[in-house]
Amino acid sequence: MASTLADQECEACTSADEPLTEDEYANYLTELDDSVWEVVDEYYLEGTYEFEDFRDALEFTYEIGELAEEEWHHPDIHLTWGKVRVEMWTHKIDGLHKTDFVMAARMDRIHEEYEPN
Ligand SMILES: C[C@H](O)[C@H](O)[C@H]1CNC2=NC(N)=NC(=O)C2=N1
Repeated sequence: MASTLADQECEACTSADEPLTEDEYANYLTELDDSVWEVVDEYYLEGTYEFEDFRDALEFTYEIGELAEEEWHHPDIHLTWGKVRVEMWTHKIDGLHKTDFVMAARMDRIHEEYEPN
């Protein structure tokens, strides 16, 4: 079975890459938590995660920030009480790349640690 997105490496994106079209990213989108993620204007991924309180949202923010540094692929992150909104796209190509979906899948996996038992 093909490995899931979250198990795949982030491909180095170059400015030569073309942004993914809706047909090209449709399958990747099915691997993301559909209660969290949507594609906006076929341009960027927007995800909203909910938490018990501010402290959990803050710790999640730090974890995904560390992920971004490790993968050198950075989201916009908006932190509020009990909620974190993430916007993910590839600046170099001004659109969506497979790497954006790998990152989103990794964030879903991190969020599993915060889901109430
Ligand atoms: C200057 C730096 O190498 C670039 O901004 C890197 C780092 N993080 C990045 N993050 C995102 N989301 N897209 C990029 O194209 C990107 N490129």
